Amino acid sequence: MNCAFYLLRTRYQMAATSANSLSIRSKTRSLPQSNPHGIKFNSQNHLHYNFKSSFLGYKITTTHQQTLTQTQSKTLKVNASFKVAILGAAGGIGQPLSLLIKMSPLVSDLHLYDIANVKGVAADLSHCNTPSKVQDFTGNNELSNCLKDIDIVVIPAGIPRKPGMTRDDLFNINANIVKSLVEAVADNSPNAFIHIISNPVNSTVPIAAEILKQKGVYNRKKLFGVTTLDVVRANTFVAQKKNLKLIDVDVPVIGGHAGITILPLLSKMKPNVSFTDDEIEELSVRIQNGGTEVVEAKAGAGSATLSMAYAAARFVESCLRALDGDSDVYECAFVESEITELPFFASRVKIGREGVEGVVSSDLEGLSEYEKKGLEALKGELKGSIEKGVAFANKEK
Ligand SMILES: NC(=O)c1ccc[n+]([C@@H]2O[C@H](COP(=O)([O-])OP(=O)(O)OC[C@H]3O[C@@H](n4cnc5c(N)ncnc54)[C@H](O)[C@@H]3O)[C@@H](O)[C@H]2O)c1
Ligand SMILES: O=C(O)C[C@H](O)C(=O)O
Repeated sequence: MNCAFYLLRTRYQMAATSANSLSIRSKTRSLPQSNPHGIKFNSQNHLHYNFKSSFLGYKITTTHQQTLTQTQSKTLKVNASFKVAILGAAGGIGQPLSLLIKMSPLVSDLHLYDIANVKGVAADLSHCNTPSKVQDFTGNNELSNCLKDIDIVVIPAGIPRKPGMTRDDLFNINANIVKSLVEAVADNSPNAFIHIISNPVNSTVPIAAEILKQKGVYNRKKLFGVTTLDVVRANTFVAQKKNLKLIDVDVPVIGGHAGITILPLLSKMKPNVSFTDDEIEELSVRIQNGGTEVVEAKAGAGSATLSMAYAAARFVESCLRALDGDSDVYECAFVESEITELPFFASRVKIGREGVEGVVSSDLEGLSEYEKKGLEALKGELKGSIEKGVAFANKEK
Protein backbone atom coordinates (compact mmCIF):
# COMPACT_ATOMS: atom_id res chain seq x y z
CA MET A 1 0.00 0.00 0.00
CA ASN A 2 1.61 3.24 -1.04
CA CYS A 3 0.39 6.55 0.31
CA ALA A 4 1.75 10.04 0.09
CA PHE A 5 1.45 11.93 3.30
CA TYR A 6 3.45 14.83 4.50
CA LEU A 7 5.26 15.57 7.68
CA LEU A 8 5.56 19.07 8.95
CA ARG A 9 8.63 19.10 11.15
CA THR A 10 10.02 22.27 12.53
CA ARG A 11 12.51 23.05 15.24
CA TYR A 12 12.07 25.73 17.83
CA GLN A 13 13.80 26.77 20.95
CA MET A 14 11.86 27.11 24.16
CA ALA A 15 12.16 30.73 25.23
CA ALA A 16 10.14 30.92 28.41
CA THR A 17 8.29 28.39 30.46
CA SER A 18 5.67 28.45 33.15
CA ALA A 19 3.43 25.76 34.52
CA ASN A 20 0.41 26.73 32.49
CA SER A 21 1.71 28.55 29.50
CA LEU A 22 4.79 27.98 27.48
CA SER A 23 5.98 30.41 24.92
CA ILE A 24 8.12 29.14 22.09
CA ARG A 25 10.15 31.37 19.85
CA SER A 26 11.39 30.21 16.53
CA LYS A 27 15.17 30.26 16.50
CA THR A 28 16.57 27.90 13.97
CA ARG A 29 13.91 26.38 11.84
CA SER A 30 14.43 23.63 9.32
CA LEU A 31 12.34 23.31 6.23
CA PRO A 32 9.36 21.04 6.58
CA GLN A 33 10.33 17.43 6.31
CA SER A 34 7.64 16.04 4.07
CA ASN A 35 8.48 12.67 2.76
CA PRO A 36 6.36 10.67 0.39
CA HIS A 37 6.75 7.12 1.50
CA GLY A 38 6.18 3.50 0.80
CA ILE A 39 5.06 1.19 3.54
CA LYS A 40 4.08 -2.44 3.68
CA PHE A 41 2.84 -4.71 6.40
CA ASN A 42 4.25 -8.23 6.44
CA SER A 43 2.52 -11.26 7.90
CA GLN A 44 3.86 -10.53 11.41
CA ASN A 45 2.44 -7.03 11.29
CA HIS A 46 5.94 -5.62 11.12
CA LEU A 47 6.33 -2.63 8.92
CA HIS A 48 8.54 -2.69 5.92
CA TYR A 49 9.74 0.74 4.95
CA ASN A 50 10.86 1.20 1.40
CA PHE A 51 12.37 4.62 1.88
CA LYS A 52 13.58 6.94 4.59
CA SER A 53 10.02 7.76 5.37
CA SER A 54 7.01 6.51 7.20
CA PHE A 55 3.27 6.24 7.56
CA LEU A 56 1.50 9.60 7.69
CA GLY A 57 4.83 11.20 8.40
CA TYR A 58 5.74 8.98 11.34
CA LYS A 59 9.27 10.05 12.02
CA ILE A 60 11.88 7.34 12.04
CA THR A 61 14.53 7.75 14.73
CA THR A 62 18.01 8.83 13.75
CA THR A 63 19.34 5.34 14.36
CA HIS A 64 16.70 3.90 12.11
CA GLN A 65 17.40 6.52 9.49
CA GLN A 66 21.10 5.67 9.51
CA THR A 67 20.32 2.01 9.15
CA LEU A 68 17.94 2.75 6.33
CA THR A 69 20.49 4.91 4.57
CA GLN A 70 22.87 2.02 4.62
CA THR A 71 20.45 -0.62 3.49
CA GLN A 72 17.77 1.44 1.72
CA SER A 73 15.25 -1.07 3.00
CA LYS A 74 14.68 -2.46 6.46
CA THR A 75 12.00 -4.11 8.53
CA LEU A 76 11.16 -2.10 11.66
CA LYS A 77 9.12 -3.17 14.63
CA VAL A 78 6.71 -0.43 15.60
CA ASN A 79 4.78 -0.65 18.82
CA ALA A 80 1.08 -0.44 18.11
CA SER A 81 -0.06 0.54 21.56
CA PHE A 82 -2.47 3.45 21.38
CA LYS A 83 -6.24 3.39 21.51
CA VAL A 84 -8.21 5.79 19.34
CA ALA A 85 -11.99 6.39 19.39
CA ILE A 86 -13.89 8.16 16.60
CA LEU A 87 -17.30 9.55 17.52
CA GLY A 88 -19.34 10.04 14.34
CA ALA A 89 -17.35 7.30 12.59
CA ALA A 90 -20.00 6.37 10.01
CA GLY A 91 -20.22 9.87 8.53
CA GLY A 92 -18.66 11.54 5.52
CA ILE A 93 -15.50 12.39 7.46
CA GLY A 94 -15.75 9.50 9.90
CA GLN A 95 -15.42 6.71 7.33
CA PRO A 96 -12.30 7.82 5.44
CA LEU A 97 -10.77 9.02 8.71
CA SER A 98 -11.35 5.59 10.23
CA LEU A 99 -9.62 4.01 7.24
CA LEU A 100 -6.60 6.30 7.52
CA ILE A 101 -6.28 5.67 11.25
CA LYS A 102 -6.69 1.92 10.67
CA MET A 103 -3.50 2.21 8.60
CA SER A 104 -1.48 3.67 11.45
CA PRO A 105 1.18 1.36 12.86
CA LEU A 106 0.87 3.06 16.25
CA VAL A 107 -2.77 2.16 16.90
CA SER A 108 -3.68 -1.07 18.73
CA ASP A 109 -7.42 -0.45 19.12
CA LEU A 110 -9.79 1.55 16.96
CA HIS A 111 -13.22 2.18 18.47
CA LEU A 112 -15.89 3.42 16.09
CA TYR A 113 -19.01 5.06 17.51
CA ASP A 114 -22.03 6.47 15.70
CA ILE A 115 -25.77 6.69 16.20
CA ALA A 116 -26.30 4.89 12.85
CA ASN A 117 -24.67 2.48 10.38
CA VAL A 118 -21.45 1.93 12.28
CA LYS A 119 -21.62 -1.87 12.41
CA GLY A 120 -21.05 -2.22 8.68
CA VAL A 121 -18.26 0.34 8.62
CA ALA A 122 -16.42 -1.52 11.38
CA ALA A 123 -16.98 -4.95 9.79
CA ASP A 124 -15.63 -3.69 6.50
CA LEU A 125 -12.61 -1.98 8.02
CA SER A 126 -11.77 -4.90 10.30
CA HIS A 127 -10.76 -7.00 7.29
CA CYS A 128 -7.74 -4.79 6.57
CA ASN A 129 -4.63 -6.62 7.75
CA THR A 130 -3.19 -3.76 9.78
CA PRO A 131 -2.41 -3.97 13.50
CA SER A 132 -5.42 -2.33 15.13
CA LYS A 133 -8.45 -4.21 16.35
CA VAL A 134 -11.64 -2.50 15.18
CA GLN A 135 -14.78 -2.49 17.35
CA ASP A 136 -18.14 -0.82 16.73
CA PHE A 137 -20.34 0.87 19.31
CA THR A 138 -23.71 2.50 18.90
CA GLY A 139 -26.29 4.19 21.09
CA ASN A 140 -25.84 5.77 24.50
CA ASN A 141 -25.54 2.43 26.27
CA GLU A 142 -22.40 1.54 24.36
CA LEU A 143 -20.74 4.93 24.45
CA SER A 144 -19.06 4.45 27.82
CA ASN A 145 -17.49 1.14 26.73
CA CYS A 146 -16.33 2.77 23.53
CA LEU A 147 -14.46 5.39 25.54
CA LYS A 148 -12.77 3.23 28.20
CA ASP A 149 -8.96 3.69 28.35
CA ILE A 150 -8.83 5.69 25.14
CA ASP A 151 -5.75 7.82 24.34
CA ILE A 152 -7.23 10.00 21.60
CA VAL A 153 -10.91 10.79 21.02
CA VAL A 154 -11.75 12.35 17.66
CA ILE A 155 -15.17 13.99 17.28
CA PRO A 156 -16.49 14.55 13.74
CA ALA A 157 -20.13 13.96 14.81
CA GLY A 158 -22.58 16.59 13.67
CA ILE A 159 -24.34 18.02 10.67
CA PRO A 160 -22.43 19.64 7.79
CA ARG A 161 -23.22 22.87 5.93
CA LYS A 162 -25.33 23.25 2.81
CA PRO A 163 -24.81 26.09 0.30
CA GLY A 164 -25.75 29.47 1.75
CA MET A 165 -25.11 28.44 5.35
CA THR A 166 -22.35 29.67 7.66
CA ARG A 167 -20.66 27.35 10.11
CA ASP A 168 -22.46 29.21 12.89
CA ASP A 169 -25.78 28.08 11.36
CA LEU A 170 -24.83 24.57 12.57
CA PHE A 171 -24.56 25.75 16.17
CA ASN A 172 -28.01 24.76 17.44
CA ILE A 173 -27.70 21.11 16.47
CA ASN A 174 -23.98 20.52 16.79
CA ALA A 175 -23.58 22.27 20.14
CA ASN A 176 -25.87 19.70 21.74
CA ILE A 177 -24.14 16.79 20.01
CA VAL A 178 -20.69 17.95 21.13
CA LYS A 179 -21.94 18.66 24.66
CA SER A 180 -23.35 15.16 25.14
CA LEU A 181 -20.33 13.43 23.62
CA VAL A 182 -17.83 15.44 25.67
CA GLU A 183 -19.80 14.65 28.84
CA ALA A 184 -19.26 10.98 28.06
CA VAL A 185 -15.57 11.55 27.34
CA ALA A 186 -15.24 13.33 30.71
CA ASP A 187 -16.86 10.40 32.51
CA ASN A 188 -14.98 7.62 30.75
CA SER A 189 -11.66 8.85 29.36
CA PRO A 190 -10.83 12.07 31.19
CA ASN A 191 -7.12 11.82 30.33
CA ALA A 192 -7.58 11.43 26.59
CA PHE A 193 -6.52 13.98 23.99
CA ILE A 194 -9.77 15.35 22.52
CA HIS A 195 -9.83 16.44 18.88
CA ILE A 196 -12.94 18.46 17.97
CA ILE A 197 -13.82 18.57 14.28
CA SER A 198 -17.56 19.33 14.55
CA ASN A 199 -18.44 22.86 13.47
CA PRO A 200 -18.56 25.64 14.43
CA VAL A 201 -15.13 24.82 15.90
CA ASN A 202 -14.80 28.40 17.21
CA SER A 203 -17.73 27.60 19.54
CA THR A 204 -17.65 23.81 19.97
CA VAL A 205 -14.16 23.87 21.51
CA PRO A 206 -15.17 26.41 24.21
CA ILE A 207 -18.30 24.30 24.82
CA ALA A 208 -16.12 21.24 25.33
CA ALA A 209 -13.85 23.15 27.71
CA GLU A 210 -16.80 24.30 29.83
CA ILE A 211 -18.29 20.80 29.98
CA LEU A 212 -14.93 19.35 31.06
CA LYS A 213 -14.64 22.09 33.72
CA GLN A 214 -18.11 21.28 35.01
CA LYS A 215 -17.05 17.64 35.29
CA GLY A 216 -13.84 18.67 37.10
CA VAL A 217 -11.54 17.07 34.52
CA TYR A 218 -10.56 19.96 32.23
CA ASN A 219 -6.97 19.85 31.06
CA ARG A 220 -6.36 22.72 28.66
CA LYS A 221 -3.33 20.94 27.24
CA LYS A 222 -5.42 18.06 25.92
CA LEU A 223 -8.30 19.84 24.16
CA PHE A 224 -7.76 20.67 20.47
CA GLY A 225 -9.94 22.22 17.78
CA VAL A 226 -8.78 20.63 14.54
CA THR A 227 -7.73 23.38 12.10
CA THR A 228 -5.28 21.25 10.12
CA LEU A 229 -7.42 21.47 6.99
CA ASP A 230 -6.71 25.22 6.80
CA VAL A 231 -2.97 24.48 6.78
CA VAL A 232 -3.39 21.69 4.23
CA ARG A 233 -5.35 24.04 1.96
CA ALA A 234 -2.90 26.90 2.42
CA ASN A 235 0.05 24.67 1.53
CA THR A 236 -1.74 23.36 -1.56
CA PHE A 237 -3.01 26.70 -2.88
CA VAL A 238 0.29 28.52 -2.28
CA ALA A 239 2.35 25.74 -3.88
CA GLN A 240 0.06 25.82 -6.94
CA LYS A 241 0.12 29.59 -7.23
CA LYS A 242 3.87 29.97 -6.89
CA ASN A 243 4.84 26.75 -8.62
CA LEU A 244 6.60 25.40 -5.56
CA LYS A 245 7.35 21.83 -4.59
CA LEU A 246 4.60 20.93 -2.13
CA ILE A 247 7.08 19.10 0.03
CA ASP A 248 8.81 22.40 0.85
CA VAL A 249 5.72 24.45 1.67
CA ASP A 250 4.64 25.18 5.23
CA VAL A 251 2.12 27.99 5.83
CA PRO A 252 1.05 28.67 9.41
CA VAL A 253 -2.65 29.49 9.71
CA ILE A 254 -3.81 31.17 12.90
CA GLY A 255 -6.97 32.60 14.50
CA GLY A 256 -9.98 30.31 14.25
CA HIS A 257 -11.85 28.11 11.79
CA ALA A 258 -14.52 30.20 10.03
CA GLY A 259 -14.34 32.91 7.36
CA ILE A 260 -12.15 35.85 8.30
CA THR A 261 -11.10 34.18 11.55
CA ILE A 262 -8.91 31.91 9.36
CA LEU A 263 -5.70 33.93 8.95
CA PRO A 264 -2.90 32.45 6.85
CA LEU A 265 0.50 33.96 7.62
CA LEU A 266 2.14 34.13 4.21
CA SER A 267 4.93 36.29 5.64
CA LYS A 268 5.88 33.40 7.93
CA MET A 269 5.73 30.60 5.42
CA LYS A 270 8.56 28.37 4.30
CA PRO A 271 10.16 28.68 1.86
CA ASN A 272 10.53 32.43 1.94
CA VAL A 273 8.56 33.64 -1.08
CA SER A 274 7.58 37.14 -2.15
CA PHE A 275 3.99 37.91 -3.14
CA THR A 276 2.34 40.89 -4.79
CA ASP A 277 -0.45 42.54 -2.79
CA ASP A 278 -2.97 41.04 -5.22
CA GLU A 279 -1.56 37.55 -4.72
CA ILE A 280 -1.73 37.92 -0.94
CA GLU A 281 -5.36 39.04 -1.13
CA GLU A 282 -6.34 36.31 -3.61
CA LEU A 283 -4.61 33.48 -1.69
CA SER A 284 -5.83 34.61 1.73
CA VAL A 285 -9.44 34.87 0.55
CA ARG A 286 -9.26 31.46 -1.17
CA ILE A 287 -7.88 29.82 1.98
CA GLN A 288 -10.58 31.50 4.11
CA ASN A 289 -13.27 30.32 1.69
CA GLY A 290 -11.87 26.82 1.08
CA GLY A 291 -14.71 25.20 3.01
CA THR A 292 -17.34 27.18 1.10
CA GLU A 293 -15.69 26.27 -2.21
CA VAL A 294 -16.29 22.58 -1.39
CA VAL A 295 -19.80 23.14 0.03
CA GLU A 296 -20.82 24.89 -3.20
CA ALA A 297 -19.22 22.24 -5.43
CA LYS A 298 -21.04 19.49 -3.51
CA ALA A 299 -24.26 21.45 -4.04
CA GLY A 300 -26.19 20.27 -1.00
CA ALA A 301 -24.44 16.92 -0.50
CA GLY A 302 -22.35 18.17 2.42
CA SER A 303 -18.98 19.76 3.05
CA ALA A 304 -15.36 18.66 2.87
CA THR A 305 -14.99 15.04 3.93
CA LEU A 306 -12.00 13.50 2.12
CA SER A 307 -9.58 16.40 2.56
CA MET A 308 -10.85 16.75 6.13
CA ALA A 309 -10.22 13.08 6.84
CA TYR A 310 -6.72 13.49 5.42
CA ALA A 311 -6.10 16.57 7.57
CA ALA A 312 -7.56 14.98 10.72
CA ALA A 313 -5.49 11.83 10.16
CA ARG A 314 -2.38 13.98 9.92
CA PHE A 315 -3.29 15.65 13.22
CA VAL A 316 -4.02 12.31 14.92
CA GLU A 317 -0.75 10.90 13.63
CA SER A 318 1.15 13.92 14.99
CA CYS A 319 -0.46 13.42 18.41
CA LEU A 320 0.34 9.69 18.32
CA ARG A 321 3.96 10.53 17.60
CA ALA A 322 3.95 12.96 20.51
CA LEU A 323 2.40 10.33 22.80
CA ASP A 324 5.04 7.89 21.60
CA GLY A 325 7.77 10.24 22.82
CA ASP A 326 8.68 12.24 19.72
CA SER A 327 9.84 15.60 21.11
CA ASP A 328 9.63 17.42 17.77
CA VAL A 329 5.91 17.63 17.01
CA TYR A 330 4.37 20.93 15.91
CA GLU A 331 0.92 21.54 14.43
CA CYS A 332 -1.52 24.43 14.17
CA ALA A 333 -4.56 23.90 16.41
CA PHE A 334 -7.31 25.93 18.10
CA VAL A 335 -6.49 25.71 21.80
CA GLU A 336 -6.85 27.61 25.05
CA SER A 337 -4.11 30.16 24.71
CA GLU A 338 -2.59 33.36 26.03
CA ILE A 339 -1.00 34.31 22.73
CA THR A 340 -3.68 37.06 22.32
CA GLU A 341 -6.27 38.55 24.67
CA LEU A 342 -8.77 35.93 23.44
CA PRO A 343 -9.15 32.79 25.58
CA PHE A 344 -8.89 30.44 22.59
CA PHE A 345 -6.78 30.92 19.50
CA ALA A 346 -5.37 28.78 16.71
CA SER A 347 -1.63 28.94 16.30
CA ARG A 348 1.28 26.61 16.00
CA VAL A 349 1.66 24.56 19.14
CA LYS A 350 4.26 22.10 20.33
CA ILE A 351 2.67 18.80 21.29
CA GLY A 352 4.18 16.35 23.74
CA ARG A 353 3.13 13.34 25.82
CA GLU A 354 0.98 15.53 28.08
CA GLY A 355 -0.56 17.56 25.26
CA VAL A 356 0.20 21.18 24.40
CA GLU A 357 3.64 22.06 25.70
CA GLY A 358 3.64 25.57 24.33
CA VAL A 359 2.46 27.93 21.63
CA VAL A 360 4.77 29.42 19.03
CA SER A 361 4.34 33.02 20.14
CA SER A 362 6.92 34.33 17.67
CA ASP A 363 4.45 33.68 14.86
CA LEU A 364 2.55 36.80 15.93
CA GLU A 365 5.65 38.97 15.90
CA GLY A 366 6.71 40.91 12.81
CA LEU A 367 3.46 40.38 10.90
CA SER A 368 2.90 42.15 7.57
CA GLU A 369 0.48 45.09 7.49
CA TYR A 370 -2.10 42.87 5.75
CA GLU A 371 -1.79 40.24 8.49
CA LYS A 372 -1.91 42.82 11.30
CA LYS A 373 -5.18 44.17 9.89
CA GLY A 374 -6.51 40.62 9.46
CA LEU A 375 -5.62 39.81 13.06
CA GLU A 376 -7.44 42.85 14.42
CA ALA A 377 -10.43 42.22 12.13
CA LEU A 378 -10.94 38.61 13.23
CA LYS A 379 -10.91 39.25 16.97
CA GLY A 380 -14.49 40.55 17.25
CA GLU A 381 -16.05 37.57 15.45
CA LEU A 382 -13.87 35.03 17.21
CA LYS A 383 -14.62 36.55 20.63
CA GLY A 384 -18.37 36.39 19.89
CA SER A 385 -18.19 32.73 18.82
CA ILE A 386 -16.18 31.76 21.90
CA GLU A 387 -18.60 33.58 24.21
CA LYS A 388 -21.58 31.97 22.49
CA GLY A 389 -20.11 28.53 23.19
CA VAL A 390 -19.32 29.33 26.81
CA ALA A 391 -22.83 30.75 27.40
CA PHE A 392 -24.45 27.68 25.83
CA ALA A 393 -22.48 25.27 28.01
CA ASN A 394 -23.36 27.16 31.18
CA LYS A 395 -27.00 28.02 30.48
CA GLU A 396 -28.57 24.96 32.08
CA LYS A 397 -26.00 24.18 34.69
N1 LIG B 1 -12.90 21.23 11.53
C1 LIG B 1 -12.95 21.20 10.21
O1 LIG B 1 -12.02 21.66 9.54
C2 LIG B 1 -14.11 20.55 9.51
C3 LIG B 1 -13.99 20.20 8.16
C4 LIG B 1 -15.08 19.57 7.54
C5 LIG B 1 -16.25 19.33 8.26
N2 LIG B 1 -16.32 19.68 9.56
C6 LIG B 1 -17.52 19.41 10.35
O2 LIG B 1 -17.55 18.03 10.70
C7 LIG B 1 -18.90 17.65 10.98
C8 LIG B 1 -19.21 16.33 10.30
O3 LIG B 1 -19.19 16.46 8.91
P1 LIG B 1 -19.54 15.20 7.98
O4 LIG B 1 -19.40 15.67 6.59
O5 LIG B 1 -18.79 14.01 8.42
O6 LIG B 1 -21.09 15.00 8.33
P2 LIG B 1 -21.98 13.68 8.11
O7 LIG B 1 -23.40 14.07 8.28
O8 LIG B 1 -21.58 12.99 6.85
O9 LIG B 1 -21.53 12.74 9.31
C9 LIG B 1 -21.81 13.04 10.64
C10 LIG B 1 -21.96 11.75 11.39
O10 LIG B 1 -22.19 12.09 12.76
C11 LIG B 1 -23.14 11.16 13.25
N3 LIG B 1 -23.77 11.68 14.46
C12 LIG B 1 -24.75 12.62 14.58
N4 LIG B 1 -25.05 12.78 15.88
C13 LIG B 1 -24.25 11.95 16.59
C14 LIG B 1 -24.10 11.66 17.95
N5 LIG B 1 -24.82 12.27 18.89
N6 LIG B 1 -23.18 10.73 18.31
C15 LIG B 1 -22.44 10.11 17.38
N7 LIG B 1 -22.54 10.33 16.07
C16 LIG B 1 -23.45 11.25 15.67
C17 LIG B 1 -24.11 10.94 12.10
O11 LIG B 1 -24.85 9.74 12.27
C18 LIG B 1 -23.14 10.88 10.92
O12 LIG B 1 -22.70 9.57 10.68
C19 LIG B 1 -19.76 18.81 10.53
O13 LIG B 1 -20.15 19.57 11.64
C20 LIG B 1 -18.83 19.62 9.64
O14 LIG B 1 -19.17 20.98 9.59
C21 LIG B 1 -15.28 20.29 10.19
O1 LIG C 1 -16.81 24.53 5.39
C1 LIG C 1 -17.36 23.72 6.14
O2 LIG C 1 -18.52 23.86 6.52
C2 LIG C 1 -16.62 22.49 6.57
C3 LIG C 1 -15.25 22.77 7.08
O3 LIG C 1 -15.23 23.65 8.16
C4 LIG C 1 -14.28 23.18 6.04
O4 LIG C 1 -13.50 24.10 6.26
O5 LIG C 1 -14.27 22.54 4.97
